[in-house]
Amino acid sequence: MEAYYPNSGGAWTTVSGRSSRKPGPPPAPAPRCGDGDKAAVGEVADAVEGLEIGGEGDGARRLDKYEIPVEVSGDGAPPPADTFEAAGLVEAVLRCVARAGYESPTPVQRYALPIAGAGRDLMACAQTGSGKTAAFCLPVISGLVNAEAGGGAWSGGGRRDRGSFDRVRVAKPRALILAPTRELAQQIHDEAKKFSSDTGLKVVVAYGGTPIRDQLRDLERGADILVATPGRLVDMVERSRISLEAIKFLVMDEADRMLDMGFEPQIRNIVDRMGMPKNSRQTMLFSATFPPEIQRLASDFLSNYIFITVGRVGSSTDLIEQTIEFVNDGEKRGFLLDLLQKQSVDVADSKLQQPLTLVFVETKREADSLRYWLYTKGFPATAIHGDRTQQERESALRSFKNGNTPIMVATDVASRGLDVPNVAHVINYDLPKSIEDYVHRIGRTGRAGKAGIATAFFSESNHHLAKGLLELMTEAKRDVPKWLVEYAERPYYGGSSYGGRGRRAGGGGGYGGRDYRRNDDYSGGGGRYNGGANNYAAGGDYSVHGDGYYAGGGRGGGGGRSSYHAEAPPPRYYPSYAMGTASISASGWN
Ligand SMILES: Nc1ncnc2c1ncn2[C@@H]1O[C@H](COP(=O)(O)OP(=O)(O)OP(=O)(O)O)[C@@H](O)[C@H]1O
Repeated sequence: MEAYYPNSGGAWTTVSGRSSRKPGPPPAPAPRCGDGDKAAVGEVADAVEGLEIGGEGDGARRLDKYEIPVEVSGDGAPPPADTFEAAGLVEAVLRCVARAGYESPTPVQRYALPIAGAGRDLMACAQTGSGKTAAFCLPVISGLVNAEAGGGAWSGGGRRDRGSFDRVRVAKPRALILAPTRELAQQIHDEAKKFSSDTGLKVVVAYGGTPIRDQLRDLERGADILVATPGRLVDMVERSRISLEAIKFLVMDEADRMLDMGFEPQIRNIVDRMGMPKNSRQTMLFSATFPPEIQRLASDFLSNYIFITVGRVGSSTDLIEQTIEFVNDGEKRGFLLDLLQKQSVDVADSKLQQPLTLVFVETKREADSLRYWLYTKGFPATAIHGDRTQQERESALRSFKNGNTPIMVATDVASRGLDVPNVAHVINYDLPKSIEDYVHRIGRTGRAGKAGIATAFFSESNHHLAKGLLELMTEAKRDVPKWLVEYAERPYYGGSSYGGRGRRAGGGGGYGGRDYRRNDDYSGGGGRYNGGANNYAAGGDYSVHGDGYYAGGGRGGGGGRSSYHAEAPPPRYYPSYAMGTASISASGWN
C-alpha cells in the first residue's frame, strides 16, 4: 500500500514570483509511534522552515548573483552567454523557456549553450541540480529547428525524416539522448517536450520495463528526438524499428555512469556499430562527476571537444548541509527512527508532517524491509528499486513527489538525475560504493538554489570512503568529525575500493572536475579559457584538497568528536543528532 495521506496537491514553485503551483496544504499525519522530544521537534521544525520546503523565501531560487569557479579547456571556446537570447536559441524555444519560468541561464547553461550552439562537442561537469538538462535540451531543440529551416550551425541534412516510414516504418530520430535509468529518461522526455512544445518537433521516449509495443506505436508516428535507456534502444534497433543513421546530436546524461563498467559495451555498440554517423554528429556528455579514467574513455566518442567544469568539484555542496555520523550496522534503524521523529514538523492540532526524505540503502531487499519496518513504526514510506515492476516504481515516485509518502527508501536506481522538488533530507543509511555515487545521491536535495540536508551513516565497512568524504566535506567547509580524519589517514587494505572502472573512492584528482587532457601526458589539450563573465571567478585552479580540517566543530552532535583513538571504536552519537541550518551558505544560485 503506497498511500497514507490524501493527495496534498503538490508543492513546488518555479522562479521567484512565478509559481505555477502554490504549495498545497500539508499532508495529513500518519499515525505516529513515540511522542518524540518537544525541544528536538522544535529544533528540526526550525531547520525545516529554514529549508523553505515548498516555499519561496530565502531558500527559494535566486539567480541574480553568481560566484562560481568555471574552467573551460579546449580550442576556440565561444564566450558564455548572459541571457537565453544571447545564446542564439530560436524564437520558439525562447518562448518555451519563458513559459517554464526560467528568467536567466544558470552557470552551466551560460557556458554550455554557446558551445553547443557553435556545433562543438562538449564534456560538461557541473554540480547536481544546476540545470544540465536544459543545458543540453535547449541547444538540441534549437539546432533541429534551425536545421529544418536550413540555417544555423546544423544546417545541411536537416530534412525531417518523419514521413519516410512507408512499409517498414523505421523511425529515424535526429537527436538521441541516452540516460541510465528509466525514471531519468522519462524526466528528460518531459523536459524536452516542454521546451519543444512550440516547435512542432516530436519527442519520444523508449525505456525498459513497459510493453515495447506501446513505445513502438509512438515511434511509428515519428521521432525527431529520442530519449532512451541503452537496453531498450538496442532492442529496438535490432528489431529494425529505429535507425540511427540520421543522428545529428548525441547526448549522454550522467555520462560517467553510462561509460562505467555496466553500460560501456552497450554504449560502444550503439555509438560505433549501429550506423550512427561519426563525422557529422555533434556529441555532448554531461554529469556532475567525471573521473579522469572515464573522461579518457569518453574522449573516444568526441572530436576536438571543449571541457567545462562549473562550480565546486563534484557537488552543489554549498547548498547541502552535510553531516556524517558513525553508526554501527546493528544500530542504524534506531538512529534513523530518531532522525525521522526529530524532523517531523508539528503542523496543526498535534498533526505531524514529514519533510520529503530520501533514504538510500544498498540492497533491494533492505529497501523493502526498511520500508515495511518504517510503515510499522507509523512512518509513511515507499520504496523504489530494480526488483519492483515499472508500474510500482512510477507509483512510488509519484507518491513521494506529491507527499503521500514523504519518505522514500531507494537503491542507487534513484541516485542520479531525478529532480524531485523540495527533497529536504537525503539519508545515506548505507553509504554507496564510490564517492561519485555519494555526490549524486546527496544531490537529490539542495537543487536549483534551494538548501538541503544530507546525513550519512558511516560504519567500519565504509573505511574506503573516508578519504573521499573527508575531501568533500573539507571542500564544502563542513565540520569534519575527528574520527573521520583518523579513518582517512589510516591505510585501507580492504581490496579494491572502486565501485567500477575508473571510479575513485578516495583522494586525488577530484571528482573529474579537471580536464584530464591537461595532465602532463596529454599533448593535444590546449588553451585554457580564462575570460569568464564579470561575475565569475573564471579559471583559478582549485582542488579538493583543503588546507585544514574542521575537526573541532561542535555543532550539536555533529562535530567535535575529538575522543576517538585509532584502536578504539569510534564513539556513537546516538541519539544526539542535531540538524543545524545556520551555516547554509548557498553559492551559484543565490
Ligand atoms: N535557468 C533556470 N532557471 C530556473 N530554474 C532552472 C533553470 N535551469 C534549470 N532549472 C531547474 O533546476 C532544477 C534542476 O535542474 P536539472 O534537473 O536539469 O539539474 P541537473 O544539473 O541535471 O542535476 P543532476 O546532476 O542531479 O542530474 C530543475 O527543476 C529545473 O527545472
